Amino acid sequence: MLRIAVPNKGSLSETAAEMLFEAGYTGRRDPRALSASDPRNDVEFFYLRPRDIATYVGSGALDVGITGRDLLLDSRSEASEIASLDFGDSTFRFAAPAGAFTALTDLEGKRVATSYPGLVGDFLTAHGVTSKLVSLDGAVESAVKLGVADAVADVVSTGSTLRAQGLEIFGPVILESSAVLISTRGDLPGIATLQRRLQGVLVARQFVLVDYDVPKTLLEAATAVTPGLESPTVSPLHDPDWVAVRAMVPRTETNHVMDELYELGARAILVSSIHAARI
Ligand SMILES: Nc1ncnc2c1ncn2[C@@H]1O[C@H](COP(=O)(O)OP(=O)(O)OP(=O)(O)O)[C@@H](O)[C@H]1O
Ligand SMILES: O=P(O)(O)OC[C@H]1O[C@H](OP(=O)(O)OP(=O)(O)O)[C@H](O)[C@@H]1O
Ligand SMILES: [Mg+2]
Repeated sequence: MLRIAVPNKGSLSETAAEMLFEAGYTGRRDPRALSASDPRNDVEFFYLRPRDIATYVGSGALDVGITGRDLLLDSRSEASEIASLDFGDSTFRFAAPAGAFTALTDLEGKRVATSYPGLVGDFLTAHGVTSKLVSLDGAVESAVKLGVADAVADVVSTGSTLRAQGLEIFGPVILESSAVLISTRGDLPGIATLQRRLQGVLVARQFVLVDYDVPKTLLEAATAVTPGLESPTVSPLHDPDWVAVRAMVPRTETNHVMDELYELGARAILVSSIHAARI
């Protein structure tokens, strides 16, 4: 039975649970349960703090887990990233009061507050900068105003928390993070199935199916707009001068593609959602 670590709280938990559900796993019924078995799929889920997941997976206690790339690196666990899951995106940045610092080297000898001391410490070391790390549990942006640090290093999503505290980002990007699948045993057969299923969910979320009819004379121009993943399906219609085309299109491009096809001369342009996929 494959033992899977899933975030129980925080930014990653809801989407992780949704993706597993869409991938056909049962998950927990009781939102406070710490584990749940899914015998039909031969897996058992363990609901853990995202920050702890790399430790459990790295030690080999659990086979595979979903966590953030930043949390994985911060833990210095033995586990490695086997796939990116395209959610929980964030950027890890340095920030300080406007004008206080401009370059990374300005942090030499300064106090930097963070709740990711492993990640930030490794980054500073790799760049030959020695700072004093002030390790905090959260609400790191308050550290400068309250006088315990000169700068902070934290997750930035919209940037509104930084702005509200009068801080501005500076220096290089520490890390581009997203939710990832991690393991020390990427060769376990159950992991390949889990990975394929999650990738199927990503495809179903990221793409739509577009069907349209187009005069044969415009087929090449139309399929250039909808090349699909490999190649679009082209089927005959009763009218010998027209064909029907079906192709996958990135969801974000749907309306641009529909406009372009219509302007070209395609008609009966229909868009449908993909429920599940194996690519
Ligand atoms: N706006 C965000 N705030 C915090 N973490 C985010 C955000 N967007 C994505 N993430 C990612 O979520 C993970 C952190 O999740 P975690 O549950 O530890 O913290 P959290 O969402 O801040 O929850 P809490 O602070 O309530 O414990 C990291 O991988 C981080 O990059
Ligand atoms: O750029 P933003 O969209 O403002 O988001 C980033 C902020 O959100 C998170 O804080 P969270 O609410 O999790 O509180 P915490 O600092 O106590 O973890 C993160 O630690 C940043 O502070
Ligand atoms: Mg937080």
